[in-house]
Amino acid sequence: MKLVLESKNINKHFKKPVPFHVLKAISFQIKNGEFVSIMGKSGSGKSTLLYILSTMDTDYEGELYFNQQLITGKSNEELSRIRNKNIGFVFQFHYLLSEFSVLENVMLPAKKLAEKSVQEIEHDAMQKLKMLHIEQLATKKASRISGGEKQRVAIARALINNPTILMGDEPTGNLDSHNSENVFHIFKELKEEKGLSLLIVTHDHDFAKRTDRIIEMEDGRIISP
Ligand SMILES: Nc1ncnc2c1ncn2[C@@H]1O[C@H](COP(=O)(O)OP(=O)(O)OP(=O)(O)O)[C@@H](O)[C@H]1O
Repeated sequence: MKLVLESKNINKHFKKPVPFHVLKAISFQIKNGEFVSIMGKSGSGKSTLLYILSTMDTDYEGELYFNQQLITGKSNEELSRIRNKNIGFVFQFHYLLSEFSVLENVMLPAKKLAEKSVQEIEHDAMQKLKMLHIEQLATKKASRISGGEKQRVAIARALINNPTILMGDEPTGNLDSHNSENVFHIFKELKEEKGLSLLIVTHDHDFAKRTDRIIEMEDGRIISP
């Protein structure tokens, strides 16, 4: 099966305030359509790793492959384009623009990519909202919707450019159990119906044990497959 993501011997050092070897020889693969979670104690390096995998941090040693293409060493412009087109990202906090409508928030990454007309982007954004059963929120200001709804809008925004992989840094960390369960089901549906690959950092065992595979980290190393 095709690999969507592969890391080969990734190491990262922080130089300040004191030299610190934060990621140690990280090698693993994510297959197309796999739903993988990353777990580990606080400080084990999960977020640091995710920022490298999502191409936002380029200060590391080792090699990163995306859709079987080496992307380590590419320019910031190239990486920004690869990221925008292929990687959706959901954070613990939604980072929606509170004064913009839900629809406008979802449209933003597609406008940045600038490959489609505004009408097409609006149509696509409505489709994503429908898929997540929140089309009735389209014209509401982002500041006027609930926490669970905001996270669904953030997922719709992450999906607007039809990425091959969705990455999340504790996307259910700020939600109650009902809304966490909703988000889990959305992710599962995206995998099963759209063939999306997912890589999600979580502290929630109940969430992680229902994914295809758990990558467990300890002190900057992977200690499980
Ligand atoms: N910019 C930085 N400079 C120096 N050290 C850092 C920096 N960012 C993170 N660290 C340290 O690197 C280690 C790993 O941090 P990271 O945020 O990746 O852990 P984590 O596993 O995601 O933790 P959590 O579960 O609490 O979010 C921690 O010891 C942290 O203090």
